[in-house]
Amino acid sequence: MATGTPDGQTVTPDWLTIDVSAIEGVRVKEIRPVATSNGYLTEIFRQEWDLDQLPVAQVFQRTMYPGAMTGWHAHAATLDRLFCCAGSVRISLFDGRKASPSFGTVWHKIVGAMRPAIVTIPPGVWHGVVALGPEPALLLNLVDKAYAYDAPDHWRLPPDTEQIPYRLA
Ligand SMILES: Cc1cn([C@H]2C[C@H](O)[C@@H](COP(=O)(O)OP(=O)(O)O[C@H]3O[C@@H](C)C(=O)[C@@H](O)[C@H]3O)O2)c(=O)[nH]c1=O
Repeated sequence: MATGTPDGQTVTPDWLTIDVSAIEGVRVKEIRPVATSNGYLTEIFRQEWDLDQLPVAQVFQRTMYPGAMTGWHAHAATLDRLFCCAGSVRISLFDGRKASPSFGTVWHKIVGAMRPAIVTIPPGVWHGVVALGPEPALLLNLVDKAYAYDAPDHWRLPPDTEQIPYRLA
């Protein structure tokens, strides 16, 4: 073809996505729901998956209307573990850690009920989430440090900040 860009490989023969330019310390575990005669069972998190050696101190649920966006967020000390139970979301990450080998990298992952996965996001990695599809998205966050009401470990940048080479909105 004289014009256009050829597709590279994006999935393996087992339909596992080939995640290019992942960010240092970000882990993704694709999870396969178990079909039963009365529905599905989908595991969410197991310490034995060895995604990190940190505790689960709190789990909260973030419901997002179709098309809703949250972010950019970053935490100084908290590890986020995101799992989308319903609907579909695009998780966008930006490595803001100057000492990181992947400093400056932008990376995206689409996850959801049809393609369950848990995505762990270390402190210092900026993250934004957009709810895709026609239905509300339901996102669980299994954090290693519980939310401190009086002093949240939570930094924000606008979705169209110039400090990140990707605009959430
Ligand atoms: C995280 C948290 C928030 N809140 C309150 C604080 C605030 O008034 C309201 C909304 O919280 P936030 O502003 O943090 O929500 P949001 O900005 O959507 O951020 C949340 O979304 C996911 C995707 C993340 O990445 C996390 O950082 C999480 O904080 O809920 C709690 O009561 N308990 C909690 O554990």
